[in-house]
Amino acid sequence: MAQTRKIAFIGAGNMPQSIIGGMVQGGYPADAIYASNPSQPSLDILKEKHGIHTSNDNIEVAKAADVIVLSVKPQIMADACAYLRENLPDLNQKLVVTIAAGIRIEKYHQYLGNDVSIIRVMPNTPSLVGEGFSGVVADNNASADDKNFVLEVFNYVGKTISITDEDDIDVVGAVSGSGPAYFFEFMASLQKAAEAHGLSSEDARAMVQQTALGAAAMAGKSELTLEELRKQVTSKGGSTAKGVEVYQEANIDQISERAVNAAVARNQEMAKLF
Ligand SMILES: NC(=O)C1=CN([C@@H]2O[C@H](COP(=O)(O)OP(=O)(O)OC[C@H]3O[C@@H](n4cnc5c(N)ncnc54)[C@H](OP(=O)(O)O)[C@@H]3O)[C@@H](O)[C@H]2O)C=CC1
Ligand SMILES: O=C(O)[C@@H]1CCC=N1
Repeated sequence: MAQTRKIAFIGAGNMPQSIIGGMVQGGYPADAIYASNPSQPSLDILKEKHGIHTSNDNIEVAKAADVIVLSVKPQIMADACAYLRENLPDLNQKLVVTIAAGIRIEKYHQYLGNDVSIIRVMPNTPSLVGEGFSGVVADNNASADDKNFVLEVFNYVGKTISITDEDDIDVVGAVSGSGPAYFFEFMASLQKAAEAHGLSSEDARAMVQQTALGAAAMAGKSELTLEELRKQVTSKGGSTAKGVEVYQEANIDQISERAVNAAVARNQEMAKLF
């Protein structure tokens, strides 16, 4: 059980919705969680579903909290930070966590002050169902206790890794941060292929998602490499070999490498832009 500190999410979009949902389901006290957002619908969902404190005023929730989680899009991070800095003279007494892609710790020090403690987290949306994956990197102001607290919070919603080289966060973002989208894309394509053979959309989806879940669960429990697990399914002269051949001919390794490179490059670009 993590220490309970009051946590305020600035921005209540898709990613914080997943994190907050997972935290409350995992037992983090709803009364210690705050969220602010300009529009009301996402706040209403959080209040009704999870019973947390909500507000349209970033400063109101930030004042109430010990930990501020910056959860806005990178494009508006500078403005959101400027507003906090102007209105919270004791910002250096709080811990600032950011889940934004790209923007580097150095930039947050420019936006918020060199004496503010910053921890960057790169989470993903399966946090909502307790199956998230997050990478965590801290600046030199944050204490070991601060970093442990953040790791514990994100352990409520899945698995975590501690990172020391900030550059690696861009890779975490490009693989596990964006990864659910890659898997959904692949799963949707398999579903369409099954439907093209006459299966109902319902059956095709159930089949694909249970197969993905089963494969991930097996990989998680096995000592074998992913390649060895793949070979267990691929009987010599059988049907899987024919299917796998199609992916290999399309050079699936190269496709994944290009996808990850493109996402890493965008993270690096956002670091310069915002
Ligand atoms: N989605 C994902 O899978 C992941 C996202 N992230 C990071 O999480 C962050 C949030 O992403 P995501 O939740 O997907 O984005 P969304 O677009 O879903 O949400 C952004 C939210 O920010 C709100 N907002 C806009 N301006 C302000 C402001 N000035 N103060 C407070 N809130 C504001 C918006 O409110 P309104 O709608 O009213 O404008 C909206 O609810 C991003 O920085 C992203 O890089 C990281 C890992 C994974
Ligand atoms: O697309 C994005 O920029 C964010 C970061 C990782 C997942 N979503």
